[in-house]
Amino acid sequence: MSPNMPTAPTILSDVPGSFAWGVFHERHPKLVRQVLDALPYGPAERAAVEELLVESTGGVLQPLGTSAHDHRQWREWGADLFGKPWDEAPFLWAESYFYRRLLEATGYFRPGAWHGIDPFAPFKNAELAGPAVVDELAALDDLPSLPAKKRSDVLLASALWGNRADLALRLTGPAGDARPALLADDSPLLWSTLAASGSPRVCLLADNAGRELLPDLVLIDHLLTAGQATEVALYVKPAPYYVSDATTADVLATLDRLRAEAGREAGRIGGRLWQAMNDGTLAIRTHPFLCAPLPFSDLPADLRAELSGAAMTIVKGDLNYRRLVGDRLWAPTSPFAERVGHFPSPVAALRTLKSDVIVGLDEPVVAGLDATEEEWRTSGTYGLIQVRTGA
Ligand SMILES: O=P(O)(O)OC[C@@]1(O)O[C@H](CO)[C@@H](O)[C@@H]1O
Repeated sequence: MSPNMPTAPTILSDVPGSFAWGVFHERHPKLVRQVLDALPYGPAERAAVEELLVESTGGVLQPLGTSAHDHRQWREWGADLFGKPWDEAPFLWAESYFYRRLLEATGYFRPGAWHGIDPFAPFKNAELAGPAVVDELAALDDLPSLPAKKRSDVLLASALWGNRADLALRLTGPAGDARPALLADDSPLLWSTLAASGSPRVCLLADNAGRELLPDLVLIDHLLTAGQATEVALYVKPAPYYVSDATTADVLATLDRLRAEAGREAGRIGGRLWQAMNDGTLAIRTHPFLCAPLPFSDLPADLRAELSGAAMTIVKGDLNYRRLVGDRLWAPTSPFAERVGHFPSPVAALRTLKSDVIVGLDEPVVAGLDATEEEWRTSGTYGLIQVRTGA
């Protein structure tokens, strides 16, 4: 960050009772129990997972072993941090490292029986096979009868509220499917920017699999078929992350789920997406930086170059928002466009609020929310669509 950039305190997880503290001390213990219940890991994996929980809730940060393929990369990312208590590291850094270490503990990257086994797959699979998805697929039958503008708005809203379907949030947060109330809605700017662009290439940085990825894919199909995008790049995580984050395997499972609805709109959408992947108008992409513990202001040159050609990059979800604006306690009225000035393309954040970070709100909105008893920043009840145009 340039020395002249305004800044704000980095969020740590060292304050008992804070949201970040609760992630380590309440959410992670529940997650660990669920992971160990969902797959029949052996004694070595179980012990390593339990040790990680103890280390991350009261111990010091231990580096990855030298046999880990990315240990040098993490040594670099955590040069000043290893050997310090977990709660002295930035929350974003420590939480990201927790997920990397969970994969280490379960043997995801090691040669052996658990190599490549997603520890969160049982939860993701259950969601994709569940009744809510059945209803959501059936609802797609109404899409063709909607006027084009209405269809665009409905599908954008679905992609936004799909972000509530977050398996991590459900570990401690409220259940329920009510649509979030929008605290900021720059969607007209999103549509006008795409319309003004000659042959728009759109990038979408995905967040969760299942009930979030499904509406994301339906939105992508709509952008392509309505000519609002001529090409889409869908960025997914290179490895399981933050419980439900989407990987390529999750995209394929979701495509299968759509295509299984033969003779219905869902099936047709799945077929068009498949064809779009075949002819290259839809590309699934990934990059190691998507699982890095760093803000997007530190994008590596190759990823920055890929995104810089986009007419719009749609950034989904809470974690991506934290990385986009910086995981700091900004003034909530701090302008969104300033916070994301570093991003290499026009950018649209679609996010339900599930952590303390927030920027770009109007003062009366903040005052109104602060006057309530609600945990409005973290409850997942509120959403936003914030856009910055111009690169
Ligand atoms: O990125 P997502 O799926 O919208 O949310 C991720 C999340 O559940 O994980 C973090 C806490 O564990 C928070 O950033 C947020 O609450």
